[in-house]
Amino acid sequence: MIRFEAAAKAYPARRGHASVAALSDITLDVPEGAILGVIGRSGAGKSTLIRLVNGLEKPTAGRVTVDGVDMGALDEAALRAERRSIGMIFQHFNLLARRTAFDNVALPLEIAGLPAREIKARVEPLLELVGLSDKRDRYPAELSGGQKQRVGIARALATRPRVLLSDEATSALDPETTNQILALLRKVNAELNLTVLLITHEMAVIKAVADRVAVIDGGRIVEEGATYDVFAAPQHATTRSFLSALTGQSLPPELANRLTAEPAPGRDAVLRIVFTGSHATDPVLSRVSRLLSVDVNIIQAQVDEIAGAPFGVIVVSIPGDAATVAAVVGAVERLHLSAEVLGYV
Ligand SMILES: Nc1ncnc2c1ncn2[C@@H]1O[C@H](COP(=O)(O)OP(=O)(O)OP(=O)(O)O)[C@@H](O)[C@H]1O
Repeated sequence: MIRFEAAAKAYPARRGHASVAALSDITLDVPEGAILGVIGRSGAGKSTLIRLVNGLEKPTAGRVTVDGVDMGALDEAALRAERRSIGMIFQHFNLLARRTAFDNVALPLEIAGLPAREIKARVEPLLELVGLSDKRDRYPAELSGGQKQRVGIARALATRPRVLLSDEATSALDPETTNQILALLRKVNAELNLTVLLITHEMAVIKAVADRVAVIDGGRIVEEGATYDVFAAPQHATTRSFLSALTGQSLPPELANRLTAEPAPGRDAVLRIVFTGSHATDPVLSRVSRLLSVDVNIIQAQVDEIAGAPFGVIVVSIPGDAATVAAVVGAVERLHLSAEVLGYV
């Protein structure tokens, strides 16, 4: 539904500033009905990526298509028409203060020239869908952040788009409200078969809502894949650093400070074992311990759910001699899980 084909965006040099390569060689597919999350730090190029999809910027190389339409090749009139099939929600909601919830949702339909009766027939079910029927006559100032974003979502859906772009839509919300809004995004995604491209700087958002994730760094995609796979086996340092911000993913500081890369006599090895898929609930540690007669000391454990599937990370220490480490890693891998030596203490 959304396709980046070797797309690049360079902002031209201006008043003493060199040109900026905001995005380079972006190749990315968002299949119809999928939720793809793009995560990156400030300045990584996330907003530029979204602006290429809605045609606010044109790529300086490559193409960006939405349902086959080359967004960079449209003139202004064609672009305006095409944007009706692309809804957008924003970090700061962008509601009109002097319009009620109903009138904010109605705005894109008024602009499209729909008659009042038809507007009412569309807006009311949308307010119902986002759980705001009782707030239809409230002004934005009378709504909570979460309620304002619900209005934003209803407004984005008013023109019955096939694609929804979300620009840090939960960044101004507390964690509980964030989860409610993300649940609503999943609901509209499923009920309306909407394709969603969302950008965020939080892995928790990706974990809660995205089927697939692309990690962007310095204007390039450094890692992309099914959310579950990326969480289970992150390949790039940037991805790992985003994951370490999630509770339970990083080592306790006291341990991290003592960790050395090289083994030495008398030291223990610290292993991270990732429990995934159908083996997530296997009693691996007791099996390995029994099989190899090795004492396994649990340092940290976390069980979670990603995209509805169980996922666990456990950090253990074992005797650090090379033979024991190789035997334990081998045994864990034979049980279809992955084990990584983090270091020695
Ligand atoms: N109109 C512009 N002119 C020149 N440079 C720009 C322009 N817009 C963005 N940039 C630059 O392009 C790069 C990517 O910016 P972009 O806004 O896409 O990043 P971002 O990941 O969305 O960051 P943030 O999370 O802080 O919004 C940055 O180096 C930025 O300074």
